[in-house]
Amino acid sequence: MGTLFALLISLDVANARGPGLPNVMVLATGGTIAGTGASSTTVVGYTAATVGIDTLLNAVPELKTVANVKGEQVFQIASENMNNDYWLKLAKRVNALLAQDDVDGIVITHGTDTIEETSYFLDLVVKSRKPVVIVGAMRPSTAISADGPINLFNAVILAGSEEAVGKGVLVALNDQINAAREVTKNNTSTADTFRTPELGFLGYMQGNKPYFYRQSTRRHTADSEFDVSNLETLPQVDIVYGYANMNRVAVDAFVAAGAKGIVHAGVGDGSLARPAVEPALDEARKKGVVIVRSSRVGNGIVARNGEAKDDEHDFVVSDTLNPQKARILLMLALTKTSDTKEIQRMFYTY
Ligand SMILES: NC(=O)C[C@H](N)C(=O)O
Repeated sequence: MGTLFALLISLDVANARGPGLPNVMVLATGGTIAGTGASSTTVVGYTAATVGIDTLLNAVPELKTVANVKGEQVFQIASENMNNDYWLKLAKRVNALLAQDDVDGIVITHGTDTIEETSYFLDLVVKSRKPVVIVGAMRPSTAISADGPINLFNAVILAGSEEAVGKGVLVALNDQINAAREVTKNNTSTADTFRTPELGFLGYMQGNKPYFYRQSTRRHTADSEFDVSNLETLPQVDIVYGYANMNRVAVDAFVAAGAKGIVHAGVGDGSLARPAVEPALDEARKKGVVIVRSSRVGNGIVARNGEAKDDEHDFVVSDTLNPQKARILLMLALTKTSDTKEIQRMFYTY
């Protein structure tokens, strides 16, 4: 019965891609999905990034029924330690693999803390319409009801599916499919932490199949103008968080440390504290630092020439990107231009 069920699953998926199972590459990078705890009841206070790709794949023998899966350990970190160097390494590996005819899709296992950033970075620099799915877990691999195995199983199905082709980088956990541009971690510890607030999930995984209901209208992957193939570093861009009683210390410190861009996570509609912060950002701008006004609110469009007169100050607005995603787009924008009109166009395009 189990074998028949497995055969039916495999036929179902195989039909979607022509003869044979899809070839899916799983790239492991660490995180809680590869974490271990002291006991099966340890769901906080565990150690992330302790088990390797082979253990992850062996924990889900059902993968064989839905795809020809190969694995590779790209690096092994808790994702709070993610940085630009790891991103460049990962993006180059993803692009090299997707250029191969024998790779139909890629799954990246990743810590959840910075999934929203890695996914958006890849959404902007992957040069392929083939599916790229990022997956993680909120419970370590040793926990009761660990969410990693089912999330990985669904991610492999999604990465091998025709439905996911051309949809941009996808984040799939907890049976829910999100677009890289909008997804954000929404809860410190629950399994349903990934949300696309207000705009909504792209779709669901159910019964070993993806179901899509919407897709992003923004440019991504094969249609993106950004290219990291010849880059060894990315420009320094930092985030300044807005709050009541704010001072200019952080802005000045980032400028002194060599920031090429600053994202201001302003209050409300990206508002800047006057007189403390606005003059500091004006001075930074005069030194050539590009300033992007984003918002700490989490939803909505930061209005150009709304609260702050962006034309006068020569600032850029982040549109709906949250500060951590705006930082990524600004870094990539600065690899191409320092013209603020061009950068503003990019923020309305991606
Ligand atoms: N759930 C997780 O994966 C959290 C972990 N700190 C990480 O991002 O690597």
